[in-house]
Amino acid sequence: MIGIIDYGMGNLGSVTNAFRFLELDAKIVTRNQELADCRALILPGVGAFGDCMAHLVEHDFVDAIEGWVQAGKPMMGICLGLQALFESSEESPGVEGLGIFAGTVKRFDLPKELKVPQIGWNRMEETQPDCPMFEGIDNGSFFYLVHSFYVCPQDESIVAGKTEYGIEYCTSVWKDNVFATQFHPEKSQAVGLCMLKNFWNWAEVQ
Ligand SMILES: NC(=O)CC[C@H](N)C(=O)O
Repeated sequence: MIGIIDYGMGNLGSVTNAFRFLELDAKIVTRNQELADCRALILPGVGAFGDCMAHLVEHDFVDAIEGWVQAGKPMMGICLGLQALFESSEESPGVEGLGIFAGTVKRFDLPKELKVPQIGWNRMEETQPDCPMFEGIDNGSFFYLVHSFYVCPQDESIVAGKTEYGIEYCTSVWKDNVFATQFHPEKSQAVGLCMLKNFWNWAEVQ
C-alpha cells in the first residue's frame, strides 16, 4: 500500500482520487507509526515552504521521512513535497528543509511578461530518460504546475526532468529510492496518471 502523508498541507484529495481512479491501494497516513504498513510514500504539498516544514515537525514526520529515505524505501515528492526535500528555500529564509538533497529553492526572477506564479501546463524534457517514472511518457509531454519557486540541486546528476519558463530549470529529480516532481501528476491527466502508476510499479520491486 502507498501512504500519502497528511501533515495538514497536502493536496490530499486529488492525490488520493488519482490512485483510486487507478484502482491502486493508497491511504492517507496521519501518524508516523502508520508508515510501517506502507510499501511506498507520497509527500504531497501545496503552500509555503516554512509552513510545510513547521507542519512536518508538528506532526512528527521529519525523522520518520528521513529514516524512510535512509532505509532505501521508495518515496515520491510532489510540488512543495519536492521543494521540502532540499536544504532551504528563498520562500522562507532561515527555515531548514529536510536536506535529503543538497541545494536550495529559488524564486523565479523573470521578465514581467512572464507571470509568477507559473500556473498551467508546461513541457518536461526528460534528462534521465531511463527513469522508471517516465515509462510510456513521451519526452516533452505537458504536465500541470502551479509554482513561484524552483529547486536548484547542487548535484545536477539527480535532475531527471527540465522545463523552460524564461529560464531552463529542474522540474523532476530522481536518485536511488527518491523521485520528486514540481508538477502535479494528479492534475496532469493521462501522463500524470501514468507517472503515478509507474511510481506504484517501481515501488513494488524496490
Ligand atoms: N503550489 C505550491 O504550493 C507551490 C509551492 C511553493 N509555494 C511555490 O510557490 O513554488
